[in-house]
Amino acid sequence: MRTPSRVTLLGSTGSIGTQAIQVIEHLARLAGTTVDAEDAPLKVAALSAGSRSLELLAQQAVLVRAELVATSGTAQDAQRLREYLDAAARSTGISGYSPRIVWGERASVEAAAHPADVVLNGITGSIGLEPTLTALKAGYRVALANKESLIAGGPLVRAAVDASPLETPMVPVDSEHSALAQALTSGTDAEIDRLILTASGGPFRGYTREMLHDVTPRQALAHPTWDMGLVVTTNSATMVNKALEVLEAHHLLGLILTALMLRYTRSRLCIQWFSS
Ligand SMILES: NC(=O)C1=CN([C@@H]2O[C@H](COP(=O)(O)OP(=O)(O)OC[C@H]3O[C@@H](n4cnc5c(N)ncnc54)[C@H](OP(=O)(O)O)[C@@H]3O)[C@@H](O)[C@H]2O)C=CC1
Ligand SMILES: CC(=O)[C@@H](O)[C@H](O)COP(=O)(O)O
Repeated sequence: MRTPSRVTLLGSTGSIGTQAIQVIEHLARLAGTTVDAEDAPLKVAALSAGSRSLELLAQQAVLVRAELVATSGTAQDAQRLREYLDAAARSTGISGYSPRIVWGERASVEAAAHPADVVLNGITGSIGLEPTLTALKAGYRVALANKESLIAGGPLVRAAVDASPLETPMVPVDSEHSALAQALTSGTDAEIDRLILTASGGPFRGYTREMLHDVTPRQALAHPTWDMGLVVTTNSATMVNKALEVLEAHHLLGLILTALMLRYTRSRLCIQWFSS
């Protein structure tokens, strides 16, 4: 039997986190097994989230039998989480499952330090930086969706990546950066002419300044392509997301940005990146 990879999901109740669980379930099904089985290809070591979706967090933990479950909430939230865990275990007929619960502002840091092979960081905001650094310093591979880790602490993350014993300590999850990183695995640096970071333009693409006066939050959250969390969707509507992604690409791929060209194609706004 192949040793399963141990995966920790930070921000497990969000858009990235719930999709990660779907992928883990899908891979288990492909392997003819289930996520909680000893022979599952990926075993979930720890889960972490905020305190808004404790019932979902508990259901996820029971499904994947996480060893550690973390909430950024209070002691009362941890108590509620325990009750939800017991209820979810009862309703699915599982006995004897009692994961370690950690709570408080640093709970995700504890989750990131829990033994794992890969830590997926799907937390929103710069609060995700310390868990990223913790996982890298522990020698775990980081699958990084939390772009704010790089925006807020690019040089710190870079130093932790450089000090890691792993050949590939960090892989990007953000779709454009994942595509760029995969493309860059072929050929040589000298062969790169330019990199193009695409942008959907969000729901307000093509709007004039006047038209933007009356737009509503509901419209801003209606992304044309993606079903994502509130922050990244809002940032996408204002194009702030793309500015963050330029910085993310800079720190992630170690490229020096020498020129930016913004250009609309028929379907997408492209940021062309000429690297030295
Ligand atoms: N969604 C997507 O398709 C993409 C997302 N990203 C990036 O991935 C990250 C996550 O995005 P997304 O999944 O959309 O966001 P969501 O808002 O859907 O999910 C955020 C997750 O973080 C948790 N969380 C919030 N605060 C804390 C905290 N203090 N400690 C621990 N966990 C916390 C939330 O828990 P709770 O449920 O309790 O609030 C939730 O599980 C962002 O950086 C985003 O820019 C990048 C590319 C694509
Ligand atoms: C799915 C993903 O990775 C997001 O970052 C998405 O690409 C947002 O795109 P826009 O900001 O171009 O709308």
